[in-house]
Amino acid sequence: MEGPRPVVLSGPSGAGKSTLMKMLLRDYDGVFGFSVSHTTRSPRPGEVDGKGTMDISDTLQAFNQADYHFSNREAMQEDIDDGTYIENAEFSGNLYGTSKSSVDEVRANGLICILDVDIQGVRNIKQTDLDPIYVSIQPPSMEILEKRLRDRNTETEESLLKRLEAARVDMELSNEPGVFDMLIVNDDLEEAYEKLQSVLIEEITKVQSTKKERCNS
Ligand SMILES: Nc1ncnc2c1ncn2[C@@H]1O[C@H](COP(=O)(O)OP(=O)(O)OP(=O)(O)O)[C@@H](O)[C@H]1O
Ligand SMILES: Nc1nc2c(ncn2[C@@H]2O[C@H](COP(=O)(O)O)[C@@H](O)[C@H]2O)c(=O)[nH]1
Repeated sequence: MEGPRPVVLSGPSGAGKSTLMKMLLRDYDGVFGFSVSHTTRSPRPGEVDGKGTMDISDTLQAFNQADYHFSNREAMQEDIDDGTYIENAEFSGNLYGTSKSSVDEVRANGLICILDVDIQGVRNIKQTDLDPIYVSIQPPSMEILEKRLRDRNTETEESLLKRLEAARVDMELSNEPGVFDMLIVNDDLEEAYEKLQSVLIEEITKVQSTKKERCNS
């Protein structure tokens, strides 16, 4: 498919991927679209189910408002077996997956498709022809990561410990050469955001130029 390259945002749970992604969506209207994943985990308070946004007429809003398509293990496993997903993984006791249609819908609208996936997802996407820009968002330290996750107040103690264990693995694998195009340590949020914009600026400019050309023709 032609158009801008997608971007994969990965890194430990609590490192700040969603925070940074929301800044991009806020600052670059009509440039980015979020690939809404499926998951078997329960919705957190305030999270929006993608299924509920499907009848929103403005599809741009639908991409960028939903957090997940919340599903159950049986339905997701069936879809995995049917080849519905580009990639899927088990993380902290739940299934997560990127459906082909979630990515295709965003790309068909000429937007930079953002995929928020764990390190297993990164490995699996590398086996596809998607050719995204790979960015890893890392915390300054395990201690700060634990504090951010605890302060976010979304996890049980069991889930939090699983996420910290997964974070140790992530931090080790992400530092291997060649896995990511850029590793960003999210200490100061504004500095991390500037680095993220810098790695994406070429694709951002492409989308903005195409939009301008369309407006002028
Ligand atoms: N630079 C930062 N300094 C301080 N707090 C931050 C920073 N970046 C993010 N946070 C906070 O850390 C918490 C975790 O951030 P966020 O939810 O964006 O992480 P995430 O990587 O998307 O996690 P998950 O993978 O679990 O969805 C949030 O409460 C967020 O407000
Ligand atoms: N491999 C995939 N990983 C995904 C996907 N969607 C999200 N994630 C990752 O899961 C963890 C936990 O997310 P949370 O929302 O429960 O905190 C985090 O690392 C995400 O990046 C996906 O479709 N595939």
